[in-house]
Amino acid sequence: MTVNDASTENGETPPPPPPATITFEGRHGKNPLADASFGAMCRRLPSVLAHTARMAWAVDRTGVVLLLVCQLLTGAAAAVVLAFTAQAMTHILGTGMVSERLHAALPALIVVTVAAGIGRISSALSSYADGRITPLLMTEADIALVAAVCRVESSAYGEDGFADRQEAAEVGVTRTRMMVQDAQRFMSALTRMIAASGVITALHPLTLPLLLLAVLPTGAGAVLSARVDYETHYLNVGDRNVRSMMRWWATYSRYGDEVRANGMTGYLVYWYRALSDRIDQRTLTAAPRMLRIVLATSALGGVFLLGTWATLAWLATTGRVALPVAATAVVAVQTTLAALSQFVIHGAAMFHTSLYLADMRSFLDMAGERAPKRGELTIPERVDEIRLDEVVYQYPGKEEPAVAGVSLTLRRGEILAIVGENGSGKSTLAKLITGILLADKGRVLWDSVDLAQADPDAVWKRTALVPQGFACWPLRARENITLGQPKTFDDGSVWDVVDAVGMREAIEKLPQQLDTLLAKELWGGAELSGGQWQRLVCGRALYRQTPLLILDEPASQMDARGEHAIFLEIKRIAAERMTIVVTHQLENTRLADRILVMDKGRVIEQGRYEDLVNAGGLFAELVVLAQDR
Ligand SMILES: Nc1ncnc2c1ncn2[C@@H]1O[C@H](COP(=O)(O)OP(=O)(O)OP(=O)(O)O)[C@@H](O)[C@H]1O
Repeated sequence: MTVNDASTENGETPPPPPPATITFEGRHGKNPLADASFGAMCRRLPSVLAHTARMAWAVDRTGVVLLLVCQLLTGAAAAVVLAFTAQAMTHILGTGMVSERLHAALPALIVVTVAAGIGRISSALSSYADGRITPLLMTEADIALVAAVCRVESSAYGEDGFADRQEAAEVGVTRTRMMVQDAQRFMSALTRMIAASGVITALHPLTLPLLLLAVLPTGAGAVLSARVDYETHYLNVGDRNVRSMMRWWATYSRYGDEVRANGMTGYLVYWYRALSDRIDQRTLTAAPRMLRIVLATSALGGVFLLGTWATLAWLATTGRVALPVAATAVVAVQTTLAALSQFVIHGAAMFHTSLYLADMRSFLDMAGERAPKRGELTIPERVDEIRLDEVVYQYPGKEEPAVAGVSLTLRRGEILAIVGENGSGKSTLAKLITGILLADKGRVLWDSVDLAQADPDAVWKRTALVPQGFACWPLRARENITLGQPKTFDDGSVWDVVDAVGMREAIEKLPQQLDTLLAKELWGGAELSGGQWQRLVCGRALYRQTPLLILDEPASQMDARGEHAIFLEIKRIAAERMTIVVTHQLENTRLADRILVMDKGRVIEQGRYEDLVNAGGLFAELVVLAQDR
């Protein structure tokens, strides 16, 4: 393997490590096909199909009705074409003058022409209906997925298999595009088959079962291939998930500088290729299995087909069917065979697509189960106190709790600073206070309302959070402050917070001021500096004017003037709310009425700045370390 990576230019350094092998275990790591029998999978199909039908009905009733009517018309037209072709053939191949025979066949031929025309028109209209329904259906499925993920409890993100099931569901969304087409083709083949089988049975009762035998192996082959394809897809879900995540990170312009200046390009491309090779390898391993299935089922189908033709020949030569009837039978057999093949192939295609749709459905169910079910209690506009009683929280899969029994009371007007070493549980505590996470043990009470029983949207209406890793939304500057929840019809209150965070000059210099898109990747977009972004993010928290304001490392990228402005503003507005500042800048904790010092998920010290410095504990030690440079 050749890798143009700076780290390998010197032959003594180790080669770049390959992507981690990710194995998935637990309930969601299992291929549903491995668990369920074939029969069980087939029994699942109707509910998946019914769900798609309901979705299609919801997005475009006219389209669905048009599709159904056209399908019926196509089927009926096919039946008429076949029946009247048989009739015309009987006349044409009968006895008498050619002109007389043609004359006798003419009415039937006219009916065939008209019916064929109707069939074509209704088939074109079904494609039109499919073209109408499919994009809407895909959009609905896509939105349902996005909405479901946005609504789950935050703890679900860390749950085993959640991200992979989401990846599988994304494939389900794209496969939705094929579902209407598959269903439409299946239905049309079904109606044609029913029509043709009536005619063919009338010729001789033996022909239909024989034809069925001839096409069934093809259908079975298509279903078996679908299973193999799906199994491969399933094995690749985890790797594909990681690959698409990495693709975004590697190509996102915001990380471009870091990738280049740290010489990471070679490794990223190598890594991407290595993971893609692994995925391809699994797919290629399945190819010979697929070939074996197709060869075996085609051979079997061929044998049965030969049997059908031999039987027909035998029926004709032994006089069991008249010669004109036998000639008609050739046309009927061809038509029925085509309809039957389409029927089994599209049936198998529907089975195939529905496996992916079932993944989408099961993820939506999983997300639905993880949607907050906390209660209906609301939070008043004014909150006087937040109380934590022995609150414990442990992240899924972790051995130690991140917050291990914290009790505290926060009163309106108070500024609380939370400090502590990395990983001591500060951000987790902030998430528990806002109800982003619910305590495993203990309670968080806003006045008398237990967050476990409150409607989360009602709580988050009263919170403003500047998280450590904040989002730089590719929205206009205005929406980056209002977050799409404007308080007034004019920009007055937006400019107020812009002033408060010292961003007026920077915003006025943007090409369209508050209307400027803050994404340099987008046409007409502009970019802010790291510190300017952080000022803006503080501005959005101030704009919300909520009873609880939490700032997690709000000034880590700001210059001294920005930091000064933010803390002045925090103090100015502190009287009407509860303010929590999480910070490693211990000097900034001087403004706090109380400082909590956390260690291993517990509060080990609390008090004012001077008290803690004099107490000689962890806080005092951290202050000394901060000054000892
Ligand atoms: N989403 C998560 N899933 C699993 N574990 C997590 C998650 N977030 C944090 N942790 C773990 O919980 C513990 C506390 O993390 P937390 O982010 O609350 O610390 P912190 O005090 O805010 O740290 P820092 O000063 O580095 O911001 C750490 O051991 C961390 O590894």
